[in-house]
Amino acid sequence: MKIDILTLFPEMFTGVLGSSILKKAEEKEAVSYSVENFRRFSKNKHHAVDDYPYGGGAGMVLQPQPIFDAVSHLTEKTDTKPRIILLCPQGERFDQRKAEELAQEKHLIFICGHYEGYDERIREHLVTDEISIGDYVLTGGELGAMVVIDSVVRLLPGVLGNENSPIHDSFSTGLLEHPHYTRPADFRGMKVPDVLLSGNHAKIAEWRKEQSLKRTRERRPDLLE
Ligand SMILES: C[S@@+](CC[C@H](N)C(=O)[O-])C[C@H]1O[C@@H](n2cnc3c(N)ncnc32)[C@H](O)[C@@H]1O
Repeated sequence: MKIDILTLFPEMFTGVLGSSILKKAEEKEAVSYSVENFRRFSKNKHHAVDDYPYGGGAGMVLQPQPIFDAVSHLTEKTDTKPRIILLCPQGERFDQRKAEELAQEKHLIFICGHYEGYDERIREHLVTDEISIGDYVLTGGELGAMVVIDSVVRLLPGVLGNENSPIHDSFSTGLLEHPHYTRPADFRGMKVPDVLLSGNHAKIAEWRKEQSLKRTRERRPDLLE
């Protein structure tokens, strides 16, 4: 998978893309990242990318020209049809189903906004998806893009390895995952459930399924509906 990120703050991505699973995924050639400052596509002599809103009001609005040209630059040499994703609080609420859907794609382009928002023509004529990471307002789309990229890349084949397969994770099964325990079996009087020490794999699987259902019922009954 190829992931292109358009942002005014490329340095924000250095730590996240260069660490942990996202870094390993690139080393395994499951993904390649490019982070581009779309200011470099501005045709304005001061390299401005924003302007005052027509009709007045607070805040600056990102202009269409630098973003349209940056996307053309990313797509002109490829024959893949990328998903062009705009991060915005008014978009479709992101979830595991959407991560699974995006993980099937070959090429994703993320557009990170800032300031008051985007010129509406970007939404209407350029993007294929508008994604919100939740009902709150962030300063910019960068953190949203990182959240989406992390959840998509860990689903790519070979990235997590078999024993860490994401198929058992919360939401992938439609339920929350069961509780986990590790050594010691008795920590300051707090004991690991006997069944997990029993060695009886059928019983362990049954216990995990029950716990998973119980957790989901208690914490996220909406998932059972
Ligand atoms: C300050 S916000 C603009 C909010 C806009 N004025 C509104 O009310 O819808 C600036 C940028 O942050 C990003 N952003 C803010 N909240 C977000 C969210 N919940 N999910 C994804 N991106 C978000 C978007 O890229 C947005 O253009």
